[in-house]
Amino acid sequence: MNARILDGKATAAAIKAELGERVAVLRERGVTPGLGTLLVGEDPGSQWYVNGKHKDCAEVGIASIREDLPADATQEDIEAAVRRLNEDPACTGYIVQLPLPKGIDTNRILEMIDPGKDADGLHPTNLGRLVLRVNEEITSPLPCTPRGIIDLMLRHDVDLAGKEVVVLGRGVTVGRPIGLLLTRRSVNATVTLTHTGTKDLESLVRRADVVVAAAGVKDIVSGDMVKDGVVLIDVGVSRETDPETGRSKVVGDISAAAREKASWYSPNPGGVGPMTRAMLLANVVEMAERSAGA
Ligand SMILES: Nc1nc2c(c(=O)[nH]1)N[C@@H](CN(C=O)c1ccc(C(=O)N[C@@H](CCC(=O)O)C(=O)O)cc1)CN2
Repeated sequence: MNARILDGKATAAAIKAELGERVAVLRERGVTPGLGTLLVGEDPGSQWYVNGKHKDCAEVGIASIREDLPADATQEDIEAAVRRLNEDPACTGYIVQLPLPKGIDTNRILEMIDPGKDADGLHPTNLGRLVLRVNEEITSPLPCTPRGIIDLMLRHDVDLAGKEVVVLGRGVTVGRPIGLLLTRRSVNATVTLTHTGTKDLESLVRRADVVVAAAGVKDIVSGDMVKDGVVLIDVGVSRETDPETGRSKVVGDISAAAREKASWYSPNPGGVGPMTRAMLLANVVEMAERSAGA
């Protein structure tokens, strides 16, 4: 089967163009949305992601605010930076780049974010709203990667109603929140969340209409694990050295053999990553529109 590509790069570019127009309207009304980032340490991947977020902001007209702390920043240093961002009137919303260094209480940091400025939708209040408001329109920020995955499929007319979705990985940015979004009445999928303690992953994946692989284990989804026509969303990030260029490259969770059997496939890189970045901008623009009463 020749899988059609869920092109995250092209879709994100279209979304950014739409958002640029909405930001222009806000700016004409004297409102400039601002995105803040809090980065702790020198991890090259995290630095790349944060730099990318600020590049995106410049493209669509959102102002940038940066808090960069060294790898040996203490819990108190990080909490002080969170308080500065909570109080900064130029900051519409912000993110704390994850993962934080070992020894830092990440949950405590996430809980300190002003829920009204939580551009990642990872504060317990915003996750709680997802749990409570199954039928209503959600007017608080949504977690960016899950929102991006669903938007990517819906914009390509992938039908999710009544479909069986198997998610690999129970992390806070993807695995846990995506089940909440996919089971909302407006989407109506049935979700199985799997993890390292799951027994017989193979038989669960084999019956799935859609597989969202966010395990971070290269090729964990093999060809004989999936059925023909499956929709494959590759979220996992592992890094290895490209033998041809000698440079580090991202490799995903989905094997070439599994891709052969798919009806739709979201590549990695070039799929979910760019959508995550676009959804962060969408959250900030929506937050600014709501506070401007637009
Ligand atoms: N606070 C958060 N931290 C993290 C999140 C998040 O949503 N909020 N997600 C990831 C990192 N991430 C955004 O922060 C992110 C990951 C990947 C990409 C991306 O565009 N990737 C490219 C490939 C990049 C490469 O080759 O190295 C792609 O997929 O095409 C953007 C953002 C963890 N932390």
